[in-house]
Amino acid sequence: MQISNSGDGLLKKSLKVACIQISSGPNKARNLAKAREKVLQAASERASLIVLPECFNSPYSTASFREYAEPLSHSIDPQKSPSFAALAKMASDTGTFIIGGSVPERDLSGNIYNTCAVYSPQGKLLASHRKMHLFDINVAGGISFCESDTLSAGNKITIVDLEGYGRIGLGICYDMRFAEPSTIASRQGAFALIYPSAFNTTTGPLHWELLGRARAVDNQVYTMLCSQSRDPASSYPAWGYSMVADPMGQIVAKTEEKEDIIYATLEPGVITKSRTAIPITCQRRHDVYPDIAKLVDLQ
Ligand SMILES: NC(=O)CCC(=O)C(=O)O
Repeated sequence: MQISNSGDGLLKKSLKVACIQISSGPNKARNLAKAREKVLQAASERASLIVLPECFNSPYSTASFREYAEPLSHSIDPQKSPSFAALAKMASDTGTFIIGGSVPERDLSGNIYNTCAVYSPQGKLLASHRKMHLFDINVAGGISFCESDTLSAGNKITIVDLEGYGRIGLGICYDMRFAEPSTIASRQGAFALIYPSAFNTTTGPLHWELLGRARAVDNQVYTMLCSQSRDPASSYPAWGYSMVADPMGQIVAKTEEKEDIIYATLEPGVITKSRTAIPITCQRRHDVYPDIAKLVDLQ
């Protein structure tokens, strides 16, 4: 593929992306098989970056996370880590970048994290993000959920270099509510912010699209929100409505609540065009308030 010279330096060439909206059930092997089938389908449509939803290998329930958790390392043991092994194989079999939704991850001390692993087209683990902001909320008459009952929080902002394309910032679902990490990733040169997710039917209609578009407009980057599909029989029926927004905050791909795959082609130059038209990147008043991107050590 030809590398565009007319790009904005953030995204180096056109990138076809796919968000796979599926739901997961109690059968881990079945969840993995479904994810693989959909990844193969997206790859056959020539997507080069494929995103899965949050907890695609397990039910989204605090009671399940420990049972479905797996260790994560560069050398994968498929017996101990079938979900991470399956992701690596999906990437190498299709030659695509895989943003591996999330999988409950168990560390050596027995802590459990909600973790997104990213694999290269060769099946190499490029990065992992542990959900930094745990989903602990209680909306009267609506949803109550407490991830911190079983999960520990990650403590780093994750920026991943996708060789040949540029950088992405990564968060998981509730992380998208926090503007600071997205600002920091964008100022560090990310062309897209990607959030594997499973919003719910109380906050979904209120905030899902708003947040996806807001993070895009705040930072003048692409955003990709990849949700679980809605399973009315589940203890946690997810919102769905996976979407991709462009740097102007316009929705360029979306679906409704059922299983689906959405596609979008991210184009070089679009970020620069929107930053030139609305030049907030160079109008910031860092003489009045600090540049948060300079306050964080990302190492
Ligand atoms: N899985 C999650 O983090 C859900 C986040 C959510 O629904 C929200 O309202 O935020």
